[in-house]
Amino acid sequence: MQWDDYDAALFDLDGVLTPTAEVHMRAWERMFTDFLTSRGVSKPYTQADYFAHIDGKPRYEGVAAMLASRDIELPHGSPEDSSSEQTVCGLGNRKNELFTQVLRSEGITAYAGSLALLDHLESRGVAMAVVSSSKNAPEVLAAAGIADRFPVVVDGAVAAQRQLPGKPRPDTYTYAAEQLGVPSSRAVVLEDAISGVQAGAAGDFGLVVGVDRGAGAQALSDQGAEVVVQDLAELIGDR
Ligand SMILES: O=P(O)(O)OC[C@H]1O[C@@H](O)[C@H](O)[C@@H](O)[C@@H]1O
Repeated sequence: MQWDDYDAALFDLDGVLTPTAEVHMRAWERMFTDFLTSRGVSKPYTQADYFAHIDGKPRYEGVAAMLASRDIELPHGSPEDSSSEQTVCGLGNRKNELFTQVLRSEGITAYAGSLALLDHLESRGVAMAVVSSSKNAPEVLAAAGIADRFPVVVDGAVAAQRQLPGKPRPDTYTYAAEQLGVPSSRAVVLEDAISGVQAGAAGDFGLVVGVDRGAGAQALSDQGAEVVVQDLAELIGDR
């Protein structure tokens, strides 16, 4: 990988820097399995549902896409809804309780290969930002001990506050490049989710890297990843 061609790296968080995509996946599975069972829906929730409908999207957009896949209509509700409410927001909030329980009890360690790439880019003076749909991103970064490596973090809360549309739209990535003062064409997007690769491909970024943590190398390149790796350490190069 020739980093000479780029001035910034824009990292997705869950599944790219930390193995938290797994934690999200497990929390979604528990919530949706209980919900679909309680409604007597015959087609159960599977991991394929996560990758197709939820992965990488903002919380309530993931819920809405998953419900649509089963032709279930619920009121949207509001983010203040309790986690027992049968609304899009209520279901999302239930999943979030499960996610934060696991994060707080088990903690999280960043991928070793990702830390190695961060060290490499830091030594080269490449600017770095985190671009995550998750409102939990600051807590995950702190738990992994890597918060101070990123001067710019565009998370779900920043996107909501600035009214930036979430992934698969490119706006959160574009905003992060702007905040770093780097033209998009000199920035690399690194993503493990189909919706995130689509976001990178929809902008005019210098390069979109897919990180295959389960979405599938072919699917990631079909959606616009120009390079696909299994581990970020593969991107450490001389130049
Ligand atoms: O509910 P949160 O933590 O705000 O984040 C929503 C999404 O954040 C993304 O980063 C994850 O890839 C998704 O799996 C998750 O559903």
